[in-house]
Amino acid sequence: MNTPTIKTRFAPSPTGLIHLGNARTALFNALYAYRHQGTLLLRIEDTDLERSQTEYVQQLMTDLHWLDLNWHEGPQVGGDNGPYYQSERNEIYAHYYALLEQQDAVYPCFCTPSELALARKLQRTAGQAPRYAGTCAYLSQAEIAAKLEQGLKPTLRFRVPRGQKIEFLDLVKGQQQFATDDIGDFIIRRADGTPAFFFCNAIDDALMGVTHVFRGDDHLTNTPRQIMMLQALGLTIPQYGHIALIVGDDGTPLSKRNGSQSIQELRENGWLAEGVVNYLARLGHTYSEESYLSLTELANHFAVERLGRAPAHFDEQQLRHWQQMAVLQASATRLWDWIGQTVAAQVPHDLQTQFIAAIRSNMTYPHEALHWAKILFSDELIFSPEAQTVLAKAGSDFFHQAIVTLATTQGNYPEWVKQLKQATGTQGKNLFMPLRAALTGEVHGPEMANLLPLIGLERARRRLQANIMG
Ligand SMILES: Nc1ncnc2c1ncn2[C@@H]1O[C@H](COP(=O)(O)OP(=O)(O)OP(=O)(O)O)[C@@H](O)[C@H]1O
Repeated sequence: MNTPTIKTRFAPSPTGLIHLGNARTALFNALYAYRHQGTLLLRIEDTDLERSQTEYVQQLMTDLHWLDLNWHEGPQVGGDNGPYYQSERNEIYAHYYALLEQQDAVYPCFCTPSELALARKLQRTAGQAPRYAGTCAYLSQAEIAAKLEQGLKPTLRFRVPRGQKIEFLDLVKGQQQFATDDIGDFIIRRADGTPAFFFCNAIDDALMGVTHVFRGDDHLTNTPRQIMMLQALGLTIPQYGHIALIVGDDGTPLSKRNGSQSIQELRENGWLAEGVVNYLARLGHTYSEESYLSLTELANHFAVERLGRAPAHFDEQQLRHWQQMAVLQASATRLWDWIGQTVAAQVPHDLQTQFIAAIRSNMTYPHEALHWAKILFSDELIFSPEAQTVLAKAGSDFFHQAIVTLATTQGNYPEWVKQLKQATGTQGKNLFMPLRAALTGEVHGPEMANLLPLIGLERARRRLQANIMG
């Protein structure tokens, strides 16, 4: 028997800029699809007409491409199951509403938002879980006609069968069971005619042939509702995996609504996509490989059994760690692309490769490259307070000897410090620090042996000379 090709999907609502939580959902769906040579589908859930914006659609696609999460089916690439924007699928939805109406699985509900709010309040006061009381569940055809006649706009509710259990095996959380008696009849079409999330999300997964849905566990309680609808329509139910949400410092889940740091912001602040992806892949999924992995390697080692159930905390320190790993891994071309033109313009062309090699392990953000380019290639040097202290302590004679030995050793750094040590009798910190401070203005930084050739002998001599008094 042929196993059906695996198809996963990312189905964001374009109601804000995507954040790390959304991106991780996209990543896990991508990794699973890539791992199994399956299909990753992108669907835009733009049914919330008030909050959805075209610019968010464009931006989320830019963000996904930036993360190198490329989909095989969906906007920009097409496919056999479009349209991939839910706002363009109303005719399809109408067909399925009609099928549900034919089976009396749905009914129009004329309750107003304020009536519903009051009912919920009363239920809560009585210590009951708020759910739709079924007020409109058994209106006669005549009653419905009369209300429509008055111009009332009903929602459409799914009639939840009573006394049943909905069970499914969640790929992450294991066996799940929900009693239908705990679920109120729910809205599948809003009063303005737009489809509700439960409905179009489930219908589209089935119609688009999605086999696996990895999503945040904020959707777990939606799943029994979606399963009931798909069952009523005889549509195929995908396998679901609900992953614990990523929470921020305040303990609340990252969300578009609470201004969580967006992927766009991360990019603009100099984070590297490869680092972000390595970090996210390990947030809610364990890898035995602790080193940096390419996207292909991340996919090859991705396994459903390794998805965790505990909430994942966003930890900027960890993100920084993976950023450093990514910087160490990146090709020089990739790094130049990231560092940008301003820095490239400061670094002489023939020294660009050496420059990257020298500063790579001391650089986490692109602005650090600019910092080192200025130190190495401009005539003006700014001295940190620590450097000033070190320089004052070293004294003029030290720098005098440093100039003499620099000339005799001609840029051979180990030989230079050896000769200077002999000439001055200084060693250890007292030998290395004044050189670093005089040549870079700082007391920390990349290996001096790699910096000296970039500074050049003439500039180095001038910098040493500047510390000789009188
Ligand atoms: N904090 C989070 N951690 C992990 N996944 C998340 C988080 N927030 C949302 N997701 C997941 O991202 C996917 C896309 O969700 P959606 O576009 O509805 O974003 P959202 O951030 O939940 O939006 P909103 O803030 O409008 O509720 C869903 O699978 C959702 O479960």
